Amino acid sequence: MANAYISIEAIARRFPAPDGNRTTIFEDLWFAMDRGEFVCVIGHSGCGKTTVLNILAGLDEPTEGAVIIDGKAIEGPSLDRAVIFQSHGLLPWRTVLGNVAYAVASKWRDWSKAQVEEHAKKSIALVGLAGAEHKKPAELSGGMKQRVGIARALSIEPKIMLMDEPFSALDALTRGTLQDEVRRICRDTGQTVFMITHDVDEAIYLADKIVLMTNGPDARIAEIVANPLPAGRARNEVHKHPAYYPLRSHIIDFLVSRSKAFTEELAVPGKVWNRRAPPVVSPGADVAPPAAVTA
Ligand SMILES: Nc1ncnc2c1ncn2[C@@H]1O[C@H](COP(=O)(O)OP(=O)(O)OP(=O)(O)O)[C@@H](O)[C@H]1O
Repeated sequence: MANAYISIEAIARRFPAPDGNRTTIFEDLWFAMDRGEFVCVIGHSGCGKTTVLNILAGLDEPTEGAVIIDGKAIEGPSLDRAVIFQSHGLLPWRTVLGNVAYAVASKWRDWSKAQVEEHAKKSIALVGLAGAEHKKPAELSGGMKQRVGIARALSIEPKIMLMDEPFSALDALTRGTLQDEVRRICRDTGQTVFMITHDVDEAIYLADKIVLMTNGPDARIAEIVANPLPAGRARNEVHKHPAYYPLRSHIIDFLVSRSKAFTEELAVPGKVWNRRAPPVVSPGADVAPPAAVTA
């Protein structure tokens, strides 16, 4: 996958099975991402999404294959890659500022306390938490805690953001606001993002590409959906775009029936499946958008 910023090359992950053999979660998985691309991964529970994310984060190692980032194979975690999980994982005894400053100080070890705090405050302001710097996590709502987690991730100025269902524990209103903020920040800062979600509308709103994974074990990338919606899409315009419903139906149909049927399709004798180049589709791309929602 020449010239890709992130190149997942033939990775496999196998775990010991109770019968003494090994279960293959996935194998020979290939995927490439460009710099600045926002990718969402969708697939049923257990297909291996978090395992792929952990490998990208350097928190887990593939049993086979490699992940190359900017020309170098991953060897463990790096401050170039920030991870945001569903649960924020804040240090409860530290304030908002203390939590973010801790990350800043671990990246820029020679900075003075004043420099660290000034930088941390900028990230806190970016996620709309200016004024809450001295609160402890217990004094914050779930949405505010998740904002602190995002501020902490952004504060180290990562090249890549890895997000595992970052908004799934939030109420719909807070989730929408945070999606808007993450989208704005990622576009402004040119972040490369790999995000796992179970929320089809979230993927449609945020992603440039949506990776559809089949059910595990031996999950594979069934399709890569190139989002046909304009890059400058606005939340309240997305559902008015003529490509929205074809796109949404395609993904839901995959989740409801095709992800399972896929295994049977692949079992058909003579069926050839190129794991290295899964089909790229763009449902609804052929429908002309009305002038009002064109980017
Ligand atoms: N350390 C481990 N040992 C054994 N099996 C594991 C281990 N980690 C993950 N698995 C198995 O690998 C499979 C994929 O897990 P993973 O968490 O990556 O799935 P997922 O697609 O992210 O699921 P979900 O959507 O529920 O978070 C699951 O069957 C899980 O039980």
